[in-house]
Amino acid sequence: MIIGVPKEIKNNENRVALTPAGVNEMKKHGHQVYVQSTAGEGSGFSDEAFAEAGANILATIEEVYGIAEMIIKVKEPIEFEYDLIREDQLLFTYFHFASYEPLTKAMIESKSVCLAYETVERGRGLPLLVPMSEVAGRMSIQEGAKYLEKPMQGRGILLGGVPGVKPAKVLVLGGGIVGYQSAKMAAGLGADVTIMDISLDRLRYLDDVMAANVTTMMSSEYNIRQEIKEADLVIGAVLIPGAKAPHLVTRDMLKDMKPGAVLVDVAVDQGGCIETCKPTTHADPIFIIDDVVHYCVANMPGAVPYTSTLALTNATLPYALELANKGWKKACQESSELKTGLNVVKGDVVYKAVAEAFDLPYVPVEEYLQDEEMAV
Ligand SMILES: NC(=O)C1=CN([C@@H]2O[C@H](COP(=O)(O)OP(=O)(O)OC[C@H]3O[C@@H](n4cnc5c(N)ncnc54)[C@H](O)[C@@H]3O)[C@@H](O)[C@H]2O)C=CC1
Ligand SMILES: CC(=O)C(=O)O
Ligand SMILES: [Mg+2]
Repeated sequence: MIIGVPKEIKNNENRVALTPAGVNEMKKHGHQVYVQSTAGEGSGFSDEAFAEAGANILATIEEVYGIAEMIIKVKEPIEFEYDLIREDQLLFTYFHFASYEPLTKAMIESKSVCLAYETVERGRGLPLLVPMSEVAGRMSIQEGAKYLEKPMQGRGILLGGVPGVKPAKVLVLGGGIVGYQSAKMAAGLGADVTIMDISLDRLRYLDDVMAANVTTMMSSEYNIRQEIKEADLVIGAVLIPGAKAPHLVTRDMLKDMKPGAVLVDVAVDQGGCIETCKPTTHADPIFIIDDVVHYCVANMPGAVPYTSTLALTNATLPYALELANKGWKKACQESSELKTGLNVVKGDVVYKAVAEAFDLPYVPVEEYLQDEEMAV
């Protein structure tokens, strides 16, 4: 298969979807890889390193989209890329469709095959979201701590306090991968942490493994209203796979918060679980409503590409190889994990939560995975 790796063009997105080691694996399996010049620069991989591993370097993004049967990316295509995508081209990347209707419509129109990292399922887990959720969960505390500083417009409190002075209170909404990692980091810094989830089993597990300065609590509107009044830092970390995030923190709750408190809505890529959240960029990461600082960067791991690119590609490469070796249809027929990644196929939405988010027709993915002989 011919594989294309474009340079990411989202604001401050420094990750790349394939490393030279990944190119080497693809070549060993007989595939051709075309990498856009400087695509790996932000992650420490030069064009020369890619070329030595066997990649062909192309000067422009148009050439990469023009030649590739499968595009491997990190972030969703942005407007500039929509017209470059061709009918039947396979796109393997994060899409987060439910948060952005224009992207969904553009991919439907392109008649391409969109396989989303974030909905690939293994058992009850999301193996291609996990590594970036680990990064973003850990980062959420370091970013939150930074914006709590007075010169950054926060209320000026140190997460861990000092001997003789109480620590800050951190409220984590959602105890999955992001929530677990953020609670662990905040606890390590000495903060007073509360973590909420709707799964009692998950809360039992968290209660078992977390440090003594982490308290678990059932997530409910009532409990959030109580806890948010005291919180210095709130982390939004809920997910309903593929769907738009529920608004757990509503606009009216902000007036009850302390001035200078910080909200980090990691779930922003699925629309955000804080009603007042709007996607921001690393170049301009925060805005303030009702004296509460909002940090809503949708590609947090893009700021630590030396860690994130390796963590992401460790997880994506085996799936990318399977797609390249078998083609998307056979790979998805044989792997229920890859099958759940299909979101939009040749003009149809095949992922229910995405269809529901925008009231679009839903076509069961099985209709695309039947062999022609079986369909008659
Ligand atoms: N902004 C960024 O750069 C990044 C954002 N993310 C996003 O972070 C979000 C969380 O991801 P993960 O932790 O991997 O998901 P996960 O599936 O591991 O965890 C989500 C948790 O939310 C819980 N939950 C669902 N509804 C809830 C409610 N009403 N109240 C409390 N908890 C509730 C679930 O029970 C689950 O434990 C996703 O939207 C993901 O895409 C992930 C990586 C980077
Ligand atoms: C998961 C995601 O949105 C990211 O890694 O940027
Ligand atoms: Mg206030």
